[in-house]
Parts: sequence; structure tokens; C-alpha cells
Amino acid sequence: MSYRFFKSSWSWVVPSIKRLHSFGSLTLTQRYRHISGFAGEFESWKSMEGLRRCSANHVPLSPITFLERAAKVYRDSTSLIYGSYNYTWAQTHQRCLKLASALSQLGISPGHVVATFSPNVPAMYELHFAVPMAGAVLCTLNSRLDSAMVSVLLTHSEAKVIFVDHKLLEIARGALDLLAKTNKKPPILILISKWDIDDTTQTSLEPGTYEYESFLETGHVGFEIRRPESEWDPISINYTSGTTSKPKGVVYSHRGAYLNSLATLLLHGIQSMPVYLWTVPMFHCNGWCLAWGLAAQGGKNICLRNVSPKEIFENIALHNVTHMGGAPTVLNMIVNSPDRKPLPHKVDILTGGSPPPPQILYKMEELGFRVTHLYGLTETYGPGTYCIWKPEWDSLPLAEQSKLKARQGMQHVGLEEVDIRDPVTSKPVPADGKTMGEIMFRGNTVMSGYFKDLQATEEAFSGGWFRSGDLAVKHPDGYIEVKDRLKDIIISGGENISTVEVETVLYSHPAVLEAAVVARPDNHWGQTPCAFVKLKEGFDVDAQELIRFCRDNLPHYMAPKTVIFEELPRTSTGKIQKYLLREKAKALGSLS
Ligand SMILES: Nc1ncnc2c1ncn2[C@@H]1O[C@H](COP(=O)(O)OP(=O)(O)OP(=O)(O)O)[C@@H](O)[C@H]1O
Repeated sequence: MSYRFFKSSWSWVVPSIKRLHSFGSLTLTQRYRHISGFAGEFESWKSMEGLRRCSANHVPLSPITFLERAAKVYRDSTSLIYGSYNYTWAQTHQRCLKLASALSQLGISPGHVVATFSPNVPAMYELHFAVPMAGAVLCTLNSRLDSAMVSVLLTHSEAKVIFVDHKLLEIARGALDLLAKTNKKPPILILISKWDIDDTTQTSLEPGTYEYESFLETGHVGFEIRRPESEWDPISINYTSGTTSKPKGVVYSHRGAYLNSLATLLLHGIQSMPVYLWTVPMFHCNGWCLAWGLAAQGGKNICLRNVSPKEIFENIALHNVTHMGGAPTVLNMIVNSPDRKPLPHKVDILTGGSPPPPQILYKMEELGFRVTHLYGLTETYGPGTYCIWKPEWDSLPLAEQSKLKARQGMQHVGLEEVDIRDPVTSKPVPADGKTMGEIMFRGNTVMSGYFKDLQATEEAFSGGWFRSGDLAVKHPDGYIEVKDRLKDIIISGGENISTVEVETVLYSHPAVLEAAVVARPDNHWGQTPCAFVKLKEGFDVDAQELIRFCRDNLPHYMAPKTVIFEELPRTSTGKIQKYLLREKAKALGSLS
């Protein structure tokens, strides 16, 4: 300890000790407040002497630092594998610096939007760092969109550059042609072909178009990162899935991305140097924020172009995968696939995006997966709550465990609060497991707002909470359970029917592969439940059998009155498009 510090500390301590003696009966906090003289009836926090906010103790939070640290701590460890390609963290860091430098040489400045249109190839991972390192905002477009939607989102986001996977080139060109017709300046196209095509398609590139690898090589590693001035600065725009309306541009900040990345690592139990299989699309909520998060733990990113059960099982064995994620539809695909097999070791899998039927959770655990169930929206950076597992549940039968796990749980550490409140009065509903209300969020991992839509932003935040549009109950243990979307709930004879509950029963029938329940208008009841069902191969049951099965397992008013067998329409993120099914049910007319 230096003399100066010792002297100044001592001069502070002596009178403090004297004061401490005279207030011997106070609590520790009260004593501290008294001796440091800054709180309660004395003075406010802000006048506490000797403090200074400066670059030594205050840096805007940003996930960019995860990569910089990984390049030192995990320098020679593998950062990414794609087919026969692999990189170390030092290489990934250098490649991202070069890419950021190349972007800035192209004229990309802080605040500009850079779009991607690609599956989970290595470029997607690199762009998650390179774009914010150039000070720009990353906009990852869903790789399953068509030209028309891509052109709409490019117009809305005002992207200056778009990175396009070579297999999506035609769709992207179609989008740019549409833009040109509206006299909008199209973004510069950079083609991602390196990892799949040996001789680059350079020669077939149109003027003003670049190839990813040669573009990256124009940058230099000495690039000075354009760090956010404020942690509130935007880092990405994520468009919602468009399940209930047209996609909205949700803006994430550096701060929120940093916090949600860490929270997701924690809830997923990701320790140092995991092996992560990329089955969650990075375009969806930045891979639930793990595109950034894995750098914080020096993870090995196993990138996959196509996600199929065969590839999943092969990669798990080949790379010793420890963690992965997937929407319930991916889990359903795994448990019903002929390629499924017991795992060579435990794999932690995160699932969320729609309600996971307990039967599917059950079968996943039987195969050797350890499932963590999360719930959230694009507006909450993906994961917002999760079903925190309690050791006392381990001794319950697996079926019982799966029912508990199908609940959406409680908020993760990055969020302040999640509550179920009456959508009209905003008062909390009782924790009785019965009273439904709207799920509302508050905290640092809630979006900054909808890009260019202040009205929608204000509506979403009215009352000081973010309103999710989802209906849920709160159980006596505080865990929440989603019952429906506000737009999907069925009201029959004055009774609310949770379509999720009816679907859960349908999924428990051995012949049912997929099920979705919607409202069918009814002259007598107002609405009745109408089920759309896809059967497993080789099964043949009729509507009456499924209705009987539901009546045996649910109050009669909740059982579907109509069952239609067909393929279920899905959004590009795999969610069932209930509004399309509702239109079909409406076209059937009243049953009564
Ligand atoms: N674990 C879960 N259980 C039940 N529902 C879930 C779960 N996770 C997510 N969801 C549903 O997904 C929704 C969030 O989806 P996302 O943000 O991808 O866009 P979207 O709501 O489908 O699209 P849009 O807002 O454009 O209609 C939630 O509001 C909720 O309805």
C-alpha cells in the first residue's frame, strides 16, 4: 500500500471509527451510511466524495469484448468448424478485424445497417462481430424468405450492404430487382461462396458485387474498432417471425446484447470451452444471443448449413457436442426420425419459440438429451424466461417431470421482472395456476423499440411494461405457464379455451405427429375448437376417435368439435401459422 493511500485512508478511518462507536446500536448498513455520510436524512448518494466515473471503471457494455478476450484467453483453441474448415479464436478475431476494416473502406459508418441473407455458414458467425466492430448495425434476414419479403425488409432497414449465401443468390437478386423498380438504391451485394465452392464464383459476379473472401482480404488487422459511444447504441435489428402480423424491426442495443448473451450462457449451463452445434438459426434473435455468447466462453462453434436429424446425430458423435438448441418442431423431428438413436453422451439442448408438448420433452430426455425450456420473444432478445429445474423434481416420474418442464418458468438473471397482469387494469393476477393474464416484461434485455414505428413501440411499452401479447397463468410457486396468444385464445359459450392445452392432449395420442387448434365461428357458442392434425406415417385414425380421445382427457367444452387432417402451414421460423388455419375454419361456417 503506498504511503499516500495509507495516509488518506487513515485520515478517513479515524473519525469514522469515532462515529461508529457513537452509533453502536445501528445495523451494518446504517453504520456504513453514517460513517460515509451519504444517505438517508444526511446526503444523497450522488454527493459521495472521491468517486469518478472514467474509462478505468466505466466502459459501455458490448459483446465485441467477448471476441477480443477470446483471442487472448482461448487463442489457439478451435473457434469454428464447418465441414473440413476450422479456425482458432486468434484467427476468427483477425478475420473479423479485416472484415470490419473492409466494410469501413467501403464507406460503412456508425449507424449504417448491414444485412445478411444466409444459413449458419462461418460468415454468419464472423459478421456478428465484424459488423458491430465497424460501428454498424447487423440485420440478419431469415434465409427462408422470398424475394418480395427480402425487398420489403431491405427497404425498411435501409441496408447499405447485403451479404448473400451463394445458394440464395437468385432470391436476393430478385429482391434487388424489385428495389430497382421502386427507384430505391439497392444495397451492395457481397457473395458468400468460400466454404462450399472451390473456385470462387468471382468471374460470374456482376459489376459492383464482391466475393466474401476477397472482400475480407482487402481489410487489415490493424483496424481500430469503432466502439459504441454509448451502450444504448444499436447493435442489431431482428425482424419478428410474422406469425401474427407483418414482421416488425426489433432493435437491440450493445448493452442488451451483452447482458442477454451472458444470461443465456448461464441458463444453458454453458461453462468454459463448450462444443456448440448450430441448429438454431443465427438469423433468429442472433441465435438467441449465443452467436456473441459463445465467444465469452471460448466455445467451439459447429456450423451446419442444413439441419436434419441425421446430421444432428452424426455431428454430436463426431465433435462431442455438449450443447445445442432448437424450436419444439426440431425436437419433434428428432424424436420421430428413423435416424434417431440413443446419444453417446448427455447433450444439453435449449428449446423455445413455441409451446413444447410435454410428450416431446419426455422422448428427448429418453434419448439422452437434457432439455432446458425457455420462453421469450424477438423483443426480449430471444430467451426471457426459463423453467429453472429444481433438484427435488428429479425423483418424480419422467412424465411428471416433462409436465413441469413444459412450464415457461421465471425470468433469467438479465431481466428485472416478468409478471402476469390483467391486460386492461395491468394489475397482477393471483398465483393460483388458473387466472389468465398477459405476460409482461421489464428490464435491460427488452428491445430498444421497433425501428421506424414509434406508435407500435409506445403501444408495446404502455403502462411501463413490455406487453408480450401472450396469455399465461402464474402457479403458486411463481412459475408462469403460457396458455395461448391473445390472438389465438378461443371463447366458447363464455369459457376461455387454451388452444395449447387442447394441443397438448392431441400430441399425447400415439397417432398424432402435429396438431394446431383454432377457433371456428359458431352461431350458438360464439366459437368452437377446430383441430388441424397431421398423422404419423402408417397411422389411420378418424376425426371421431380424436374427438373422443380429447373428451376423455379434457372438460367436454374444450374438446374439438371439428378435426381436419392436413399439412400444417408454418412460418419461416417453424411456427404454425394459425391465422391461415383460422381462415380455413371460418370458411367452414357455423357448426350449430
Ligand atoms: N416456450 C414457449 N412457449 C410458448 N410459446 C412460446 C415459447 N417461446 C416463444 N413462444 C411464442 O413465440 C412468440 C415470439 O415469437 P417471435 O418473436 O419469433 O415472433 P412472432 O411473435 O412469432 O411473430 P410476430 O410478432 O411477427 O407475429 C411468443 O410471443 C410466444 O407466443
